[in-house]
Amino acid sequence: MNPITGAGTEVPALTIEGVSHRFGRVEALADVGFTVPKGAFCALLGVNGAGKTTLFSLITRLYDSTSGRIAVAGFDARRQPGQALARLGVVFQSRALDGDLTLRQNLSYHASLHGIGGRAARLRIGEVLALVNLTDKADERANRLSGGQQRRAEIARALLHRPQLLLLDEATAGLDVRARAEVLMLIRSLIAEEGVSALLATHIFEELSPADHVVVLHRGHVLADTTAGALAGDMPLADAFLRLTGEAA
Ligand SMILES: Nc1ncnc2c1ncn2[C@@H]1O[C@H](COP(=O)(O)OP(=O)(O)OP(=O)(O)O)[C@@H](O)[C@H]1O
Repeated sequence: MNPITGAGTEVPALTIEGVSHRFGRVEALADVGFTVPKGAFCALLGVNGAGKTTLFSLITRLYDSTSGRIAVAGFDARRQPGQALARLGVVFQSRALDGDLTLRQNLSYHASLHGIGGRAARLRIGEVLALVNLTDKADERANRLSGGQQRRAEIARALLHRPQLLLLDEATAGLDVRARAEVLMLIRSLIAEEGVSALLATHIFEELSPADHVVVLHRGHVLADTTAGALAGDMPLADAFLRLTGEAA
C-alpha cells in the first residue's frame, strides 16, 4: 500500500497520468499526474491560475484531453466517456440550483437528466436529502436556503446517480467558517459511510487535517503529492505552501 495516498490494489477512483493542456501559448497543465484511491479524500491546492479548473474541465470532458490519460473508476475519459461520466458527480464553483424551485423540484429535474424518474427518483431524492441532512428543507425554495445549505443541496444533487467520485471545485469558498466546516464534515462522512471518493480544489488550508492527501498544483505543474502534515512539517501549512510555490494562497 502507498503510505501517502493509501492506495492499494483496488482500481483508483481517479487516475491522472501525464496530462498536459495548452491554451495557445499558455501552458495550463504540464505533465500532471496523481491518483485518488477508492474511498479517499484528496485536496487539490493551488492559487488562482494554477490549473485546477482546467484539470476539472478535462476530467468532466468539457475540454478534450489530447495528451496523457484520465480514468474515472478505471474508465478512460476519452475512450469510454459515458462510463467515466456516469461515475462522476460534480459540484461547480458557481451556484447550480434554480432559486425559484424547491429543493425537491431541483433534485427531480436533475434526476430526470440522469434518466432517473418516478418512484426511483422519489426514493433516491429522499436518500440524498437525508445524506446531506436537508430532509426538512425539501419543500423550501432554493433561494431561501443559507449558503451552506445550498452547497449541501448541490452535493445532494451531485450524488443522485450514485457516483464513485465527487469533484468539488472550491465547494467551500464564500462560506463562513462554520458552514465551511459543516460542508467538509459532510464530504468526510460521505467518504467514510458511502464509500465515495472526493477531489476538492481549495485554497483554504485551515480545512485540512495532517493526514489528508494533498496535491499542490502550481502554474500547471504538480509540486507536491503528499499529506498535509508532511507538507507542513514544523510550520503552518500556509507557510509551507508559500515556501513551495512562492505565492500565498
Ligand atoms: N479558456 C482559456 N483561454 C485561455 N487561457 C486560459 C483559459 N482558461 C484558463 N486559462 C489559463 O490557464 C491557466 C490555468 O487556469 P485555471 O482556470 O485552470 O486555473 P485555476 O487554478 O482554476 O484558477 P482559479 O482558481 O482562478 O479558477 C491560467 O494561466 C489561465 O489564465
